[in-house]
Parts: sequence; structure tokens; C-alpha cells
Amino acid sequence: MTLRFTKGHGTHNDFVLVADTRGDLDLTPARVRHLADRRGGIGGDGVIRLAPTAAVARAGEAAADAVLADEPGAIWFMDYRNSDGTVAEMCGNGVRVFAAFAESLGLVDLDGGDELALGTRGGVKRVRKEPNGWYAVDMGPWSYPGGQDAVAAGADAAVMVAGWDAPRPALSVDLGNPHTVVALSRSAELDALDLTREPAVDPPPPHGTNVELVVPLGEEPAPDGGVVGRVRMRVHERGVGETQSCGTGACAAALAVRAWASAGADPDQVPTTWFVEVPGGEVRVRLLDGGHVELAGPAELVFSGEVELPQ
Ligand SMILES: N[C@@H](CCC[C@H](N)C(=O)O)C(=O)O
Repeated sequence: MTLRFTKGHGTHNDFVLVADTRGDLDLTPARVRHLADRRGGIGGDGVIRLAPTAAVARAGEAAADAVLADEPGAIWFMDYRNSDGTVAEMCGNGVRVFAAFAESLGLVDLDGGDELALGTRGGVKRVRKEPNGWYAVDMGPWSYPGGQDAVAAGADAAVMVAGWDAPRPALSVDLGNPHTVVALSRSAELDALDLTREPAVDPPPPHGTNVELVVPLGEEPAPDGGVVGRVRMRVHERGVGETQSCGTGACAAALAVRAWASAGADPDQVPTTWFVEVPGGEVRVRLLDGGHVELAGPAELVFSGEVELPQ
């Protein structure tokens, strides 16, 4: 079977995108692994299928039913798969690239001021375009699964990275998908990390986790007054390995650093906007009213073509 695809990326977190406008493509784990294979296929950290939310619901995905109940206008669904073939609830960089893909297919006019509401397994996400061409996504609600006790302690887990003498404390953050964030004090240590092996997390999360290693870089004056925070991050993604960027991971990193910075501080002095530097570029994370968080950054479509799919 021949399949038309587009390759895209958001801060070099790269994806193979497929428009399944009838919603009848059987994206088996073997097919996902083939598409994401950098030597035998196209190559990507993940595969994104754009399909009608109603068709995904008919195929038995309860999350798509929930999306339509919440926002009947969310007619397109982002079916996200990691490169190892596993399903993930959410992908922040993926949502931006999905929006760019939907524009290229003529499904939405974000330059004309439209907002795109799309379905994901992590709920409805809303995307708008900023004047600089960045895509800003309302990522919806987030949480610290360990609750206020974890926030007060600054940790609810421990992470061991290859080459370390002992595990280090970490804070869990839920963005629809799971994250575990560890603070490092120096950029040189971040640069030297060995992330070729999956970090061990204790207690082991039931469905795995994405691990972010972060260096808080402090705060600086914002052009419009107030302060913004700056963070450097590397990430080991569940179902992939180390990637050049992770949008939900950047949100988790900012939210963890904000929790640590809030300890004993005047809340008005703690930034609500954070720039997160990743190996593939930079994204912006902003706390929104109503317990939501926003992710903004670039999205690029690189090339399109046709590929033979295995049975
Ligand atoms: N790169 C993504 C996250 C993709 C899913 C993740 N690997 C998981 O399994 O949860 C992002 O930009 O958020």
C-alpha cells in the first residue's frame, strides 16, 4: 500500500504526518516503526495521523468521544504514536506541527485569525498563530500528581541516570502524559549527561514516563514589565529515547522549576512565563488562568512524498 506523508518538526522534535481524512488507515505498531525508522523508513521521533474525531470515536477510542462531548467543533483528531509504535496521550510539539499540517491541507486558516480546536487523547487543545509565526497552544489543565506534599518537598520520585553515583530527587508533573523532572545545578553537567540509556525512576510510574533534566537559569526583566524565567532542558522521551525537544516536557520543566522557585518566595515575584532552551531551539511556556498552561514555538513542514507501507 502506498501512503502519502509529510515530514515536519517543532524545534527538531520530528514527525511523520499522515492525512487520513476518511479515518480508515490501520496504523499498526509495525507500520509506525517502519515510518519512524531513520534508516529503513522516513524517520521521526513520532508518527501523527490526522483523522476525523468522529471516525476515531467510531473505532472505539473513548478519548475521542470525550473530545466531541467537550468541543463538537474539534472535528480533527491528532492520533499520536511514539517511534517504538506505542500510543501516547499528548505531544506538545506535535500539536503545533499538526496545526501547520492542517493549514497546508487547507483545513484551517490560522493566518486569517482562525483558532484550531483539535482532539487528542489528552483532551481538546486550542491553537492560534502569533504575529511572529509561532503557534501558541492552550495545553489545557495540568497537575502535580504528588499534590501539595510533593510540591512542598520539591520531590515525589528519584531518578538515576547512567554514570551517576546515586539517584536524585525529582518532581512528577502531568500534562495529559507523564513527566518526571530533575534539577541540575550546572549547564556543564547537563551537557555531559549520558541519555543513551533510559533513566530509572523510583517508584516506577505504571505507564512509564518522560524524564526532563533541567538547569534553572534564573529570571530576567520582561520587555513589558515583570519577569520571565529561563530554563535549559534535555529530555529522554518514553517510547523514543533522547530527543532534541519535547513540548509537554518543556511545560513540565517550567512547572517544576516554578514550584521549586515558589518555596518561601513572594508569589507575585515568581515568573508565570518561562523560556525553555532545548537542544533543538527554544519554546515559551506561560501559565494561563483557569489552571491551564500555554506552549508556544515554531512548527515547520520540511518535505512530502510517498512511501510503501508494510502489510
Ligand atoms: N515529544 C512530545 C511528547 C511525545 C509523547 C511522549 N514520548 C510520551 O510517550 O508521553 C512533546 O512534544 O510533547
